[in-house]
Amino acid sequence: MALTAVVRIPTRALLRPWARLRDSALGWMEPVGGVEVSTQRFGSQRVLVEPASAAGVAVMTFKNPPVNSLSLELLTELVINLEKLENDKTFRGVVLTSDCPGIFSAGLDLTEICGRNPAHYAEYWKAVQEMWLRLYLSNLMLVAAINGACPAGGCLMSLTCDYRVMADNPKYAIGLNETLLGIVAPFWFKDTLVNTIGHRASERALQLGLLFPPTEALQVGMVDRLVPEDQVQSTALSVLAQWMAIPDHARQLTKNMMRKPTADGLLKKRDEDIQNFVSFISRDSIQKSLQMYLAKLRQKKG
Ligand SMILES: CCCCCCCC/C=C\C/C=C/C(=O)SCCNC(=O)CCNC(=O)[C@H](O)C(C)(C)COP(=O)(O)OP(=O)(O)OC[C@H]1O[C@@H](n2cnc3c(N)ncnc32)[C@H](O)[C@@H]1OP(=O)(O)O
Repeated sequence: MALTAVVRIPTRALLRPWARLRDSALGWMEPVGGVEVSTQRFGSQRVLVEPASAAGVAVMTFKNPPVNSLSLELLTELVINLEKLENDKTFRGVVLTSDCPGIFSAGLDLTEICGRNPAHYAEYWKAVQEMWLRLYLSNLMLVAAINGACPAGGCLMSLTCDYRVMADNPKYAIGLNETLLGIVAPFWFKDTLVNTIGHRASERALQLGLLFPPTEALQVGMVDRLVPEDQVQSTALSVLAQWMAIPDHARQLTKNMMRKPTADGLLKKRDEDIQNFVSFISRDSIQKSLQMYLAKLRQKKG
């Protein structure tokens, strides 16, 4: 159902975005003359985008059951919806979360990198790169509301955000566990982790393919805050409200200064990275490892 209501917020708040928080804290919510803010819900089959009650904020929910694996379709829809939000200048912050109970995202869709042909691997890897580049360099404030398991590519996606709130449930774990599958986290996955938790902790985590339960993830700095499961999204929204108090231009330039050198590492050699991925993933030994891992996942139920 599309909501087409339009809320007006005062132009002064748009010119001084950090004033919005203060104004709304003072109880200012009356629609007055100014710039139109669309409250239209949009999205696609696997990605739902809903404006939050706070002006300038949207919640992007992934709904690719059963485990929100990052299929080619989900990656494509994610990038399209992110671009829509970025082009609509009324949005300043986005919460990323999941509609799959107990799972934020199971990471890359193993059926996309197992038993396919080189052209498919290349197309898929380009989409993975695109997702990372768009999220990592987004001008929007991104907060991950991690409401479930968050391995590998799911962890990478959350690491592109500016802040991570995770459900404090010991059943859930987060980390780059690629080595457990017999594969290697690419250098830009590694760089994203190093930028978040530092070199030594990353080296250990990557070599061992560690999946951290919430308390350990908080200790190592992989997530920023733990809250009860039913408060993950509301906490993410209140974190965004605090970040919104910072003038956009200063925050965006700072984010870019911190992240661009890392992103440039991939931007300078995207094609080479695709070729490396295709030749690595096409190896018989790697395909065997992936098949065994998938079979184990599937057997778990039987
Ligand atoms: C020399 C250098 C060259 C560089 C080359 C670079 C190469 C690097 C390549 C890639 C990097 C890879 C990144 C990744 O993200 S790989 C994916 C890693 N993901 C995981 O390990 C998670 C696997 N899944 C789980 O652990 C669990 O499913 C869970 C904890 C997420 C959820 O558990 P549960 O609720 O118990 O669900 P099930 O396990 O029963 O799963 C349900 C259903 O979903 C299927 N499934 C699970 N995960 C995936 C997945 N990632 N892709 C596809 N399908 C998945 C699972 O098989 C079940 O299917 P069903 O039996 O048919 O119902």
